[in-house]
Amino acid sequence: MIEVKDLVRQFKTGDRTIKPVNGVSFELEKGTLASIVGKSGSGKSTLLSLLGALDKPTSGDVVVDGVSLAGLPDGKLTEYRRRDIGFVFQQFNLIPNLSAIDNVMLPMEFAGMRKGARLERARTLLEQVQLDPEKHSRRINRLSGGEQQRVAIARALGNEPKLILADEPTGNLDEQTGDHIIELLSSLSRDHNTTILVVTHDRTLAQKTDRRFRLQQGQLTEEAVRPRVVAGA
Ligand SMILES: Nc1ncnc2c1ncn2[C@@H]1O[C@H](COP(=O)(O)OP(=O)(O)OP(=O)(O)O)[C@@H](O)[C@H]1O
Repeated sequence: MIEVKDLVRQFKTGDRTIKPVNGVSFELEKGTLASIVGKSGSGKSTLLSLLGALDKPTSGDVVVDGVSLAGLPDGKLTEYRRRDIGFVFQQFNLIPNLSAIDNVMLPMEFAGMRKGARLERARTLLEQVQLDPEKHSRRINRLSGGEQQRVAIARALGNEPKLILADEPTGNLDEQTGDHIIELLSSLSRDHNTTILVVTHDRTLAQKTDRRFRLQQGQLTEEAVRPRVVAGA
């Protein structure tokens, strides 16, 4: 469970101060697929960086399974980032000269997993994201955008993170490939019981998430969830 408590991040440039995140609070249950929409510059990436401990808040806290990030020293924050968070970014952040499978294995190596175990797990994950087996050994720069995004998702799942943070995961993809990625994220949140938070401009993607938030003037509001139709009611 992720609890975000009154998070504030301010930036000072010259004599101007802006607060793209200005008192954001929410909770996400395990296994939830959630989305955040908002205008360009509204603070979505800033919020993701705070949740992933890539940046520190001006005030407020993020509590992950009862552990407060505000109370952790830098070394423990690095550990949290490596072990508990999976990042899926638009530019993929994969290493172009390494094969798909080597990219997926890399974070597992950092986490100290043995080679045999790494290889087996990376194969399984690439199968789960449905990357053609003959492409597992292919270099990243010889894969399509959609295939690279699958590899990025497999890599993010490597250490069974508590939370996957995805910044515009469909941003560089055509509509059909984007739809596959949406389905994939949706089934992963169910099957792995992983909490996934997606930042997107893509309305189709946002519509398919369990919970939908909008970031506006530093504040997060939740869009009303359509009432569930109860059979026989
Ligand atoms: N390190 C920084 N120093 C100063 N200002 C910053 C810094 N990082 C972000 N900002 C500002 O904070 C605001 C929010 O930026 P952010 O990147 O979080 O927006 P976003 O919603 O992710 O935008 P986009 O949809 O265009 O990616 C912007 O006005 C940006 O210029």
